[in-house]
Amino acid sequence: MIHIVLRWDFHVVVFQPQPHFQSLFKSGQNPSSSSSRNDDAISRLPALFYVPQLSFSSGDMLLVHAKPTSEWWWAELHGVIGYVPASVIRQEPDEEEEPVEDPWQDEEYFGSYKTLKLHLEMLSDKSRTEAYRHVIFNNSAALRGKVVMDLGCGTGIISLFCAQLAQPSVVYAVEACSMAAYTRQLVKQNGFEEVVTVLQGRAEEIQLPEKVDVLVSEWMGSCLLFEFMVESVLLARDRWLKEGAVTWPSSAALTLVPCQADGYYAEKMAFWEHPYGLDFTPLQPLARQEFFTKPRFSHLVEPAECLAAPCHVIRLDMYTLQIRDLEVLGRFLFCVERSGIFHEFTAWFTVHFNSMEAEGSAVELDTGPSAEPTHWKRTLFMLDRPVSVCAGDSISGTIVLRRNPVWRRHMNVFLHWSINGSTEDVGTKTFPMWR
Ligand SMILES: NC(=[NH2+])NCCC[C@H]1O[C@@H](n2cnc3c(N)ncnc32)[C@H](O)[C@@H]1O
Repeated sequence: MIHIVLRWDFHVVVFQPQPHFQSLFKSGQNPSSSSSRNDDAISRLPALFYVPQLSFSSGDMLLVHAKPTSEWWWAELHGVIGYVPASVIRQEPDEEEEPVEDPWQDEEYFGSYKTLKLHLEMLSDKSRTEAYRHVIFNNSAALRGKVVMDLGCGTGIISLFCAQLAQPSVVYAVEACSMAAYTRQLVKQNGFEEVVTVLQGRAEEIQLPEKVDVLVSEWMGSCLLFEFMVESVLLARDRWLKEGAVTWPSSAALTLVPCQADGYYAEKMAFWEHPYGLDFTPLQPLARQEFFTKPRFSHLVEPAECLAAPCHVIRLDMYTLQIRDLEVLGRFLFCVERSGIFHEFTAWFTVHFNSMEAEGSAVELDTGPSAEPTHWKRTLFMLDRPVSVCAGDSISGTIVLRRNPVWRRHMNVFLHWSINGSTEDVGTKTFPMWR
C-alpha cells in the first residue's frame, strides 16, 4: 500500500539495540504536535528490538508492509524499514494496489496447524509432551483454584492435563486456527467442559474475562526462536499475566557446540570426489550451495561427535524478555577436547519450568544430544570448508540471531569464529532461516 506523508516532518532518531527503546521526536512544523502526544504515542509503540533511523518529510511516499497496531505501522522509505506513526500518513487511493503479503504469513503459518500432521508430530514427541505433563503434575496443588491461559493450545493437550491432574478454576485454551473447533470436542469428550474454555483467535487479539495466574505455552521453534511465536507469548504476558504470576517455560537457553559430521559431509560433499570411479568434483561448489547454505533442522548429533563441551550462548528470562531483545547476540569460547575435523556447529535449546511452590522442583526440557531425541532434533550449521583441529585448540566467536526485518517469523543466524584467536584462521557465515 502506498501512503503519502502529510503534515509533520519527523526525524526519528533511534539507537542501536538498547536495553530500552529511546527515541527523540522533534516536533514537526505542525504546531499541534504536542510533546505529550508524542510521549503518549511512544509509550504505546510496539516494543521494538531495532528501529532503523527513519526520517521522512511531507509528501514522501511510504510503502506500508504491516499495521501491527492502529498507531504504529511498519513501513519502508528508500529501502529503510521501520515503524512510523500512523497519525501522520494517509492512504493514497491506488487503482493498481498490490495486496502486500502479511509479513507474519499468518495464513500459511496457521494453515499448517489446521491439519493433524504437525499436532501428531508434537503429541508423538514424548519428551516434549511428558515434560508439560510433569510440570502440571508437580504443581497440581498450587494450581488449585487458579486461572490458566494455554497460548497456542493446538489440540489442547496442556489444558487437558491441567483439568485432568489439577483443579484450576478455569483454563483459557487459546488457538488461532480452526483446530479450535476440534479442541472443543476433545474437551467435551473428556468431560472437562466445566474447566476448559476454548477460545478461537490470535492471542494478541482475543479478550479474556480476567487476568491469569499462569501463562503456559509450547512456543519453541527450531533453534529456539524460529516462527517467533515467542513474541505472541510476550505480548500475552504483558497483557494478561497478573503481577508475580507464573509463565511456563520460565526460561530458555540456546546451546552451541562445534562438531564433526563425517557422515553428512561424506553424503553431501565427499560423494562427488569419485562416484563410480569418475571425478565429479566440479559439482562440489553446487553441492556446497545447495546443501550447506541453510541450516539442517533434522540433525541428530551424537555426543561422540562433539569436539568440545557444549555451552549456553543465549539465555532468555521469560519474565523480563522484551520483543526488542529478540535480536539476540551470544558469544562462545570452546576448548577442543578431542582432535578431529570441525565440520559444523550444532545448536539446540533447553527450557526450564520453575515450580509455583518455593521449595518445589523445576522441570527441564532438554533437546540436546544427552537427552532423548525430540521432534525439534537439533540444528546443524555446516561450515563451507571443514577445519582440522587438535585437542587444546580454541574455537571462539559470536552467534547472532537476527530477526528478518520483513518476514517476521524468520531470522538469519550469523556465525563468526576464529581458531586459536588467529586473524587468518577465521570463518564467518550467514544462515537464512528460511527467507
Ligand atoms: N512450538 C511451536 N513452534 N508450535 C506449537 C504450538 C503451535 C500452535 O499454536 C497456535 N498458535 C501459534 N501462535 C498463536 C497465536 N498468536 N495465537 C493463537 N494461537 C497461536 C498454532 O495455531 C498451533 O496450533
